[in-house]
Amino acid sequence: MSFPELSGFNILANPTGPICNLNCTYCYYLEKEKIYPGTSSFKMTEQTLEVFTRKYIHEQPGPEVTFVWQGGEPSLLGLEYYKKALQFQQKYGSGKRIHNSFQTNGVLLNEEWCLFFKEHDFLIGISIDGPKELHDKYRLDKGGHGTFSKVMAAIELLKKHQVKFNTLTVINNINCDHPLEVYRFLKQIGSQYLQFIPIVEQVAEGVLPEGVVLLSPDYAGKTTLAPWSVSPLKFGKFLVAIFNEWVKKDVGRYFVQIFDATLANEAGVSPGICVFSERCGNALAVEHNGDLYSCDHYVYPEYKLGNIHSTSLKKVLLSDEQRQFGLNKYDSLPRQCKECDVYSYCKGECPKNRFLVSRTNEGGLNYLCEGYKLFFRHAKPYMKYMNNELLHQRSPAHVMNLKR
Ligand SMILES: C[S@@+](CC[C@H](N)C(=O)[O-])C[C@H]1O[C@@H](n2cnc3c(N)ncnc32)[C@H](O)[C@@H]1O
Ligand code: SF4
Ligand code: SF4
Ligand code: SF4
Repeated sequence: MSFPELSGFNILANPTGPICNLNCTYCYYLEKEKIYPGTSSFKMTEQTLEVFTRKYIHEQPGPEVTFVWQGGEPSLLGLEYYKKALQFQQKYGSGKRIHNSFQTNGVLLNEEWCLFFKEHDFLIGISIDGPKELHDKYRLDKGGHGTFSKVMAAIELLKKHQVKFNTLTVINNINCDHPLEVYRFLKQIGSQYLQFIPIVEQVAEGVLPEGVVLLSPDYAGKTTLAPWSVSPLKFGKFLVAIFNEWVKKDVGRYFVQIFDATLANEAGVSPGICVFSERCGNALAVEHNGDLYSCDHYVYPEYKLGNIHSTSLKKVLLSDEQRQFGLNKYDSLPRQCKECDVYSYCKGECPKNRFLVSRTNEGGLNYLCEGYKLFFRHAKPYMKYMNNELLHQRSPAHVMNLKR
């Protein structure tokens, strides 16, 4: 859920802005507070929530609308807030099918939340970075204490109430060395839908005047990698190790987002995730005050497109600026990517991570290139096999019988 899914257009809502009850070392969102100096409340008001709900539903071209609640920590607003959100969804529903996804650190979830999620069929994304020693490395509370036991309690509650959930695991400089430990742990705690998100963050050399540390992808000054970023090769090896276990034992039982996206790209259908699509730009982010940004990973002043109170969403999505943002995903690729043997899977991944110089001496090569090349080349024959099974109306799970 960290990367927007693609269908019609999506808006990822940050109704608490960057406010959170935790202080994860690697978090890219916490410092967004500095974009709004002097703000005393980062809570999206009911008035803004209502305008957002109305426009998001009415302007959606298709019959389905998905609300994705993120932040910051969305549970900080309390249950009543989401009861109100559902009332607005009902009021403006216009016969459309409405879904809700909720991305959380889990710490505040209790019986009441879970009953609510179950009743209203929410899909929960829960952040967990592996077993205790790995999770507690970076996912800390404000006092610097690990949050593992609280997250595990939340997962137990979600299971008890049969709430649908997936896990979101960021791959950093530490847990990247423990692929099977992480994978087996996630399976063991009952996660069937797994997402692995690489951490790639650039830091200014020296703190910028506004006190900002994490950089806009366009920053032209000197940068260094944040120490918690994953190395490209280690990320590739991490994926290969998990893939090898999955392709022998787990196809059809566990769903790993990047594996599914790769198979979809092999089959020539939508990968369902922006980073592995040719174009992007149809997933905006809305902040607490209604400000709209090009994407959740581009909440920087230079990517602000307008405010929900004063513009239509279509106008923003069709603006030259946003259309160009989406087209750039392909257009700004170096030749090395356009001619790459695994381009059809990788698509140059996210533009935010493209800050290397390519073999052809052009800028814009993805920092993770080496890792993706390793993984996609390794997965390719299996993907071809699975796709062939699908084409013949057989189960891709037959790949598990292949002699290796
Ligand atoms: C910003 S959090 C907001 C929702 C909620 N507080 C949570 O932690 O799930 C959304 C997701 O982004 C991930 N994340 C945080 N910092 C990141 C970074 N620098 N790079 C990639 N993902 C990151 C988190 O681990 C989490 O899974
Ligand atoms: S819980 Fe989520 S928003 Fe809060 S600090 Fe951690 S990653 Fe960031
Ligand atoms: S910039 Fe594009 S590819 Fe990257 S996260 Fe945003 S929408 Fe997805
Ligand atoms: S693997 Fe590397 S060269 Fe190939 S498309 Fe991805 S980033 Fe570009």
